[in-house]
Amino acid sequence: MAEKRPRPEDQEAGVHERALFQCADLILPWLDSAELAATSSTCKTLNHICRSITASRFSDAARGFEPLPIPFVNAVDHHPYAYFLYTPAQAHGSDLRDRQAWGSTRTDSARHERLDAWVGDACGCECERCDGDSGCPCSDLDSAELARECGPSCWCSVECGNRVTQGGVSVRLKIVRDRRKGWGLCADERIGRGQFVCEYTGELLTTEEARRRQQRYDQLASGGRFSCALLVVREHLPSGKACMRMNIDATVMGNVSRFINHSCDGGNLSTVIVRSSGALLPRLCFFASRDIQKDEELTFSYGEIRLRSKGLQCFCDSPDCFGILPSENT
Ligand SMILES: C[S@@+](CC[C@H](N)C(=O)[O-])C[C@H]1O[C@@H](n2cnc3c(N)ncnc32)[C@H](O)[C@@H]1O
Repeated sequence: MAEKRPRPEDQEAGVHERALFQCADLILPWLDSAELAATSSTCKTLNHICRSITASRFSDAARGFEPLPIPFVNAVDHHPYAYFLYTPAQAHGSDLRDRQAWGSTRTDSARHERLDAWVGDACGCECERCDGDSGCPCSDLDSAELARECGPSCWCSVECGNRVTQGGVSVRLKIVRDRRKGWGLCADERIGRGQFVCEYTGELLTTEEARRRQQRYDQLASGGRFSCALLVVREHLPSGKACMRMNIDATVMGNVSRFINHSCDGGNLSTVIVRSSGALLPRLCFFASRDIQKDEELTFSYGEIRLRSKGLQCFCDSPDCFGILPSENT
């Protein structure tokens, strides 16, 4: 039987489809969730690619920036994931981006490049021989809320035991959807008391800009369906006076800690201000304040460090619940 030859017009259509596929795989990961949904309905090929991007997005909110994937889990409604820009470290003015590829088939090794560059800046300190087990001259835990780690001015490597908060999120976590609170961060394995969980990263703002944004976020939140993640951290002198204020906004750009919900009983995480030798700015890190079981939600008290003009209804369900989320004016 004679072999059936493809018609020229079919061949041409095949070439177009392959070209479309290649371009789409490069471009579509740059779209946000609404744009991706709109593109998905245009034709079968794009629908197929958009679906694989969506699957990749909900399988890892950290998009390869952390040592372990952090999936979204939703058994309550149709939202597969929350769209935001990921930053594994504090973002300063020049780091700010409008777009970031998320969900492409290419792997992302950006986190490891960043850490290597950071440690490679060593200019010397006394702790070149620290090994973590026998302690480190740079280590100086002043209080439960302030810790010191090796940093850019130390000779030690990323393996140093006094850099526990610098390797990214290395406990298994997942982001679980709740009908009333929206997304929340949960343990996906048992976490021991005192273990490092994650850093709170986002855009570092001036106090003036933080106040301006908070006003806007409060307006948006009063219309419902908007959740902001602007955290104000104050470091206090022994006299009780605030001596340092950091405004970290993870609403648009942050890491998985932007999903940590509030609990009026203080939750199971404690916040620690970590200073690293040679680093200009301190970082805010979360540690387990008690043993945490697999599937338990991770929470902390937004307390006084949250700046809001109006309190939203609180659903923490703790016996101590005040009924509204903490705010500076409530
Ligand atoms: C930092 S975000 C936490 C992640 C958020 N649930 C989401 O879906 O993106 C803070 C927002 O989460 C919600 N939230 C946090 N804790 C809550 C609680 N205990 N009860 C009700 N809503 C809460 C509020 O909308 C709050 O503005």
